[in-house]
Amino acid sequence: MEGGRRREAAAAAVTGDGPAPVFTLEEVGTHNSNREAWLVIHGRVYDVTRFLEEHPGGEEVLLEQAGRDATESFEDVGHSSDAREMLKQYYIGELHPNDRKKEGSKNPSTTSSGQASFWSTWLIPIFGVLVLGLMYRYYMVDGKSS
Ligand code: HEM
Repeated sequence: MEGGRRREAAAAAVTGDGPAPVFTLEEVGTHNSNREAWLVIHGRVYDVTRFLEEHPGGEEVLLEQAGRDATESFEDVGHSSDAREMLKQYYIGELHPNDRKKEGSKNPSTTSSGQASFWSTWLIPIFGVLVLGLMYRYYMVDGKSS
């Protein structure tokens, strides 16, 4: 059976004798029940089926994320280094590079939104203050002369 072969491949990856299997997000998505729950954290695929009942945060949150990229939820909770260490036990392979989220500053959309926030946080308020200053001066001078 295909699942059995994959588990062997995953076991080989964990023991270090073979390349890690690569899964697409679509494949991960088919393991989204309490009979088989896989999730993706930082581009790695984890089979958390046997961890569901043991998770200190409850099985519901894991099932909610099953079959998906759970990186954000995992990080939002601020898991301890113990929790990060536990991940290794459930590792079964890598996420396909095409399905990987861009992490870090290489993402061009981050840079452009960074530029947008520079404009809105600094230049627009400075410009506003300048205009207000000029208007103030204009009206004050105008008021005095009449
Ligand atoms: C294989 C992945 C995961 C592992 C190994 C794991 C492990 C743990 C561990 C050991 C704790 C206890 C506190 C700590 O040491 O940080 C914990 C707490 C928690 N986890 Fe996870 N977790 C995983 C995935 C997730 C995901 C995807 C969510 C989604 C929201 C989640 C939500 C929580 C919550 C809400 C708590 C807090 C429980 C509390 O403070 O009462 N966990 N987890």
